[in-house]
Amino acid sequence: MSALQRLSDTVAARGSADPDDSWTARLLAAGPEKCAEKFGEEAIEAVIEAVKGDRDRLIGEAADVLYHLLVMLAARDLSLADVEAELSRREGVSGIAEKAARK
Ligand SMILES: N=c1c2ncn([C@@H]3O[C@H](COP(=O)(O)OP(=O)(O)OP(=O)(O)O)[C@@H](O)[C@H]3O)c2ncn1[C@@H]1O[C@H](COP(=O)(O)O)[C@@H](O)[C@H]1O
Repeated sequence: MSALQRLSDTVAARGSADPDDSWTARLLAAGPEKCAEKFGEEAIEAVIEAVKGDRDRLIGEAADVLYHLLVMLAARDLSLADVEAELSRREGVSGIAEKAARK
């Protein structure tokens, strides 16, 4: 099992945890809008590090983004598996071909 899959399982399990003991439970208790806001903040921090070009800081911010993405999904009863199913559906479909098919 990948670290991302393990994290997804942990985030899902924290839905029923005590917000006093778990940061994830605290975020989930604050509601989907708050989880989305936190994801947005972390995404912007990652963008800043990507523009600056510091590899280690970008890796750290990217980890924050993935964690907060999983929390935002969990807040809407979605999981990594749901996103993986969509990624599988897209596998082998070129972005260029997909865009052309929309017209
Ligand atoms: N991957 C993470 C993870 N990444 C970031 N964070 C927390 O997210 C919080 C971010 O908070 P803030 O935005 O306020 O802080 P900040 O962005 O660092 O700084 P400022 O904005 O304050 O400048 C911090 O408390 C981080 O510790 C995480 N908290 C938990 N996890 C994972 O989730 C698991 C379960 O954690 P709990 O739910 O706390 O048990 C952990 O074992 C980890 O594997």
